[in-house]
Amino acid sequence: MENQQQQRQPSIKSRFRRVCVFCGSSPGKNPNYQHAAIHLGKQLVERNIDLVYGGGSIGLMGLVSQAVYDGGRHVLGVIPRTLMPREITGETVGEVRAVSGMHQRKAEMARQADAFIALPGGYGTLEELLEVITWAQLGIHDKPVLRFSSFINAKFIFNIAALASRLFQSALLNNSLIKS
Ligand SMILES: CC(C)=CCNc1ncnc2c1ncn2[C@@H]1O[C@H](COP(=O)(O)O)[C@@H](O)[C@H]1O
Repeated sequence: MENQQQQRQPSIKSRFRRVCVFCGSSPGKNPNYQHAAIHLGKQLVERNIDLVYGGGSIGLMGLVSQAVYDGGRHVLGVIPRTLMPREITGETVGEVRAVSGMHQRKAEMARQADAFIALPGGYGTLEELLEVITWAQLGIHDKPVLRFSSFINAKFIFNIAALASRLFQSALLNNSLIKS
């Protein structure tokens, strides 16, 4: 893995060392979301940025973490002990940090990250994203939160609710969620 890292010269320098990615534990029906997760992972690698995320190999979480791991960057999965069994979250790549619960997980992910990025996801993603935005508003941290253009609007709320309830309709989605 070290070799891969040595051979790959980063083309873009970033001031961020480790970014936290929030994203769906399911892949969604729109393949653009899966492409976006892999693309984001590769972009982090290109910029020499490590990943912290919720652990596990399921859904978009699995795709982004695998892409970062395959590119030779460090992957830290922070996962509550209750979610650790493989049948729940799948095989985790990289380093796994077990924590006592969901609150501890969010606090640890936030502590480890220099910035946050949210990809499409369900209720969990929305909850994590809104929390770090709220913490920024309150001055608890001053780390950048990357919101995709029109990411949070009525349509987004509807879309994630639909995804979570497995009524995901790709026709309802638009590319503004994964561009810019
Ligand atoms: C028991 C069960 C259904 C587990 C699913 N397996 C999971 N394993 C790890 N993290 C998860 C899981 N489900 C949700 N999360 C957390 O919630 C976010 C995704 O939730 P969602 O799919 O958007 O809503 C992730 O960023 C992760 O931090």
